[in-house]
Amino acid sequence: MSFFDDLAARIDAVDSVVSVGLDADPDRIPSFLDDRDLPRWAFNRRIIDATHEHAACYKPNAAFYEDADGWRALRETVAYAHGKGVPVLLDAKRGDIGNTARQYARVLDEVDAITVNPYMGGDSLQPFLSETDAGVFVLCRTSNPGGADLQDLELATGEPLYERVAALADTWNEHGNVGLVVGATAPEELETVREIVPELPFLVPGVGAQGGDAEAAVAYGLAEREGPSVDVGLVNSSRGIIFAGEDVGRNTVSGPSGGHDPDEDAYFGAAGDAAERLKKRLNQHR
Ligand SMILES: O=C(O)c1cc(=O)[nH]c(=O)n1[C@@H]1O[C@H](COP(=O)(O)O)[C@@H](O)[C@H]1O
Repeated sequence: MSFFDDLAARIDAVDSVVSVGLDADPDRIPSFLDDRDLPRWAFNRRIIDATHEHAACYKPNAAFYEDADGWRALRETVAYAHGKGVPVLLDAKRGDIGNTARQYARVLDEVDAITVNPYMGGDSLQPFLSETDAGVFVLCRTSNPGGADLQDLELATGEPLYERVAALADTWNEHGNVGLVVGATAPEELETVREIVPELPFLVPGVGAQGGDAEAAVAYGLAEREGPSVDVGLVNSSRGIIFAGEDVGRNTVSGPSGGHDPDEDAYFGAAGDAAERLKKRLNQHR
């Protein structure tokens, strides 16, 4: 089955387009996990336990795992997410010359989808695109303030670069496995890109901590697909979900303790609540 068919089934099953970003920043992992063998894995495991019923997808950002313990933590995390039936999109923003890209693309044996950077052109993405079962999300109009520096530059044809990327990505979609990354902080660009590529699903980051537009994320981020009854796309929040527990008072207990420390349960319960809140907020606009 293709990534987007799997994703459609998952969105349908949990009635959610929420991508939970597993950006397990070691500086923000709660100190009660310090004594664990792999604190990032211990953290992600509990985040997954708390959020999987609301997660269409998990999106670990590779930046938070690029050291020896990090790779181990990531591998455990991916296996655990899969055990819960949730697809994993590795946010790695890859893109390089062919033989290097072929090595980068090997990670698609382990995860279900990846983000890629189109700056080096179509051939740099071929090794990913030819993995027909995997999802390949091409950076198009990013959510950061500097996203405009290059992506909004006007080409000789008068169109901005991000529009050309969207049109090119459509031509790269021979196997129906291409999506685009368009930030929720750029709602007008989201609308424009949706007009250019009606059939490509978007990964829309930037709601939550970056303050992006959740309504536009849903209105323009989801694509109708032939067959599945649901529109397909993802709206990601990372820090706004996984670190929601930082706002919980140490003695506030939510729900049954289930054999865990009640303060820890409150911490992770807040992440589950944040994922559920985002799911409901997005569903109002689906
Ligand atoms: O490719 C991405 O996922 C991405 C693209 C983009 O334009 N903006 C963006 O924030 N992201 C990623 O999405 C996540 C956003 O995290 P929060 O701001 O904490 O929700 C981070 O992992 C970013 O690297």
